[in-house]
Amino acid sequence: MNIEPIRQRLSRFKPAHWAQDPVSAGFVRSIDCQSDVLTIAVTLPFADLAVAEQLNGLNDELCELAGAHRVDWQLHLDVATLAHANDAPALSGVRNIIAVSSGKGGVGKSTTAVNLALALSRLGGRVGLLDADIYGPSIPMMLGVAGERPASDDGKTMAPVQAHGVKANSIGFLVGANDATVWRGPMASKALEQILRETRWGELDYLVVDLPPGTGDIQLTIAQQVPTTAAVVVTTPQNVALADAVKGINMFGKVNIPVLGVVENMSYHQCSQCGHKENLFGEGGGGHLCNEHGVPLLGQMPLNATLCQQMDAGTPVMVVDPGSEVAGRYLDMAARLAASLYFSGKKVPTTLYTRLV
Ligand SMILES: Nc1ncnc2c1ncn2[C@@H]1O[C@H](COP(=O)(O)OP(=O)(O)OP(=O)(O)O)[C@@H](O)[C@H]1O
Repeated sequence: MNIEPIRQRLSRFKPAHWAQDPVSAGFVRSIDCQSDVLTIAVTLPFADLAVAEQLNGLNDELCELAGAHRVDWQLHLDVATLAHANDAPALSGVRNIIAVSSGKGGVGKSTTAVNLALALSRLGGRVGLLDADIYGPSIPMMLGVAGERPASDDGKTMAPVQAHGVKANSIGFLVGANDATVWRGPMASKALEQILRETRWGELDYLVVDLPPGTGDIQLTIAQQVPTTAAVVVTTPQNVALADAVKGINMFGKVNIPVLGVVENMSYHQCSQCGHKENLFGEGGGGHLCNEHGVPLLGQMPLNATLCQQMDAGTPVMVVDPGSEVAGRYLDMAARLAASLYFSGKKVPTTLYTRLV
């Protein structure tokens, strides 16, 4: 069979958030047609299994080109390891680390970190979530596992807590909620180093790290001691928050950690009764900030009472309502994040890189 027309059609397939089509990017492993079945094997180097739906949209056309009756997509993930941005030693088995930060407190950084981690997992990634927010470790509560503790059978390492398919560890599991907030910088970074390196993360494609809010020494130290691949900055649209988000972008710039994008949270309010949208905190702030500083706007999340209630109850929207519009926005954001991490990063051999300890 002449596979050239199939290759050509696939090379015109390019989801908006991909920088390349699957053929030129080398994602198409094989094309074969036997007994009227066109089999196409695709291996993606980033979490984006939602693309299956778009690929299925090509089926009729591809069947016609191949003279086949159906297409059998064999879609696999083998997430690439991208070089991390600092000299911190790699974590065994962990391919990529994404730091989630905010210049200001209370803008929804942890909410974003939790839902992005869950969305990356839903897109096929093996995901871990490290709560490094010493000022308010809220991830155990948000994941509904506040009563659990990481188990340690050897007294040296900890097994992370499993929640909704994600492996989590948090400063909040190990110390009382109010104890860590009074730590000075060196104590906080020592505790973090321990929790980062003594957790048995196993094989992870992405470890999402929820940093403490702010842009001071503690945040800078933590960002440097974690072998970070790239960062995301969360903000709300008010000018005061945006000004602090700029400080966040600059902080990562200082230590050469690429900022993959900005998430504008509580971007607008949508009335649950009539659907009317209102920009309570002004419009376009996140977009302007991104244009000015040359970073992508990863996504905008509405101010949504249900989202807040779900997080407070430990039942994140990505788990209890994965088909909702809000969950769809997190999935979009996660897909964009994973793709841009891959297309903008320097690929390094996974076997060499993540086996160093
Ligand atoms: N888009 C949203 N709509 C409604 N409520 C939200 C939204 N995002 C976050 N919240 C709520 O706002 C509160 C603060 O969110 P969160 O803890 O994620 O912020 P944070 O920036 O991590 O805070 P901190 O500075 O304490 O670490 C939580 O109660 C959360 O449920």
